[in-house]
Amino acid sequence: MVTIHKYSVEENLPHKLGEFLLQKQEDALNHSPVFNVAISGGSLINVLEKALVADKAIAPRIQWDKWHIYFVDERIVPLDHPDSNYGAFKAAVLDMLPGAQPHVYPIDDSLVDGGAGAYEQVALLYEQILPRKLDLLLLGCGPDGHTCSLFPGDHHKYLIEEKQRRVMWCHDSPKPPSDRITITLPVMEDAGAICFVALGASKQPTMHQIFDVKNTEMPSALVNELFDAKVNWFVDDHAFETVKTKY
Ligand SMILES: O=C(O)[C@H](O)[C@@H](O)[C@H](O)[C@H](O)COP(=O)(O)O
Repeated sequence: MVTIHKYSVEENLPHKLGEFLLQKQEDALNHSPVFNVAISGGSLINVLEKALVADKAIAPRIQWDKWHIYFVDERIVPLDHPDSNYGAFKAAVLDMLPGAQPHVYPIDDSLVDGGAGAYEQVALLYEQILPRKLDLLLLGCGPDGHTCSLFPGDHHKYLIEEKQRRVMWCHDSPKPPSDRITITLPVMEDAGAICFVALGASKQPTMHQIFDVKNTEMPSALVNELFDAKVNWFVDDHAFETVKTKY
């Protein structure tokens, strides 16, 4: 069974997420000199800023110099482009850190104008820098149930069905920009823990499909089904308001 962490606005979800991340940091550093984390883009990045930078009880306890941060998906654009997940994370978190910086692993953006062959190459290069085992994957969930850049539907089945490649090039993404890289299910299988963050009333129909209907056509629901014991969801009561199933 997946673990649900549901909070109201007053209960300060970013702070609770910060405590969860501190625990994961400690667990990792108990057996390794580094904490390997991969993050997604979207609204998660603002929650991370609130949890790890703005929260004065959490911020001083983050050992940034031990964090190695990868991206579960990235848009194939220059790193300083407004659509870059790295760029968004840099602006919201990295540029705000007063002291030590984490080790961050962006895509090689020298290939971004190269078309199909080059985009495949961006994915292959990222596969080479991604560690075999990530301690934690921090994921978002889109309205169509996508996570990372694993989108539902026949056109993108090649991504969810991939069993060998750990990083794939996603073309024709329904959410712009069109070209991205994404981790695949084998990376999730090897990860120590998976944590989704889904906030706001606009996520209600998606949460219903995932948690009541258990519609595994949605990649996020499939992740729940495949890896339930290590999957956590941080949700607010708005997002989860219409979910009937008890967790
Ligand atoms: O780069 C991306 O597009 C993201 O990694 C993507 O997977 C995101 O996490 C979801 O679309 C949810 O985004 P929101 O939280 O902004 O709805």
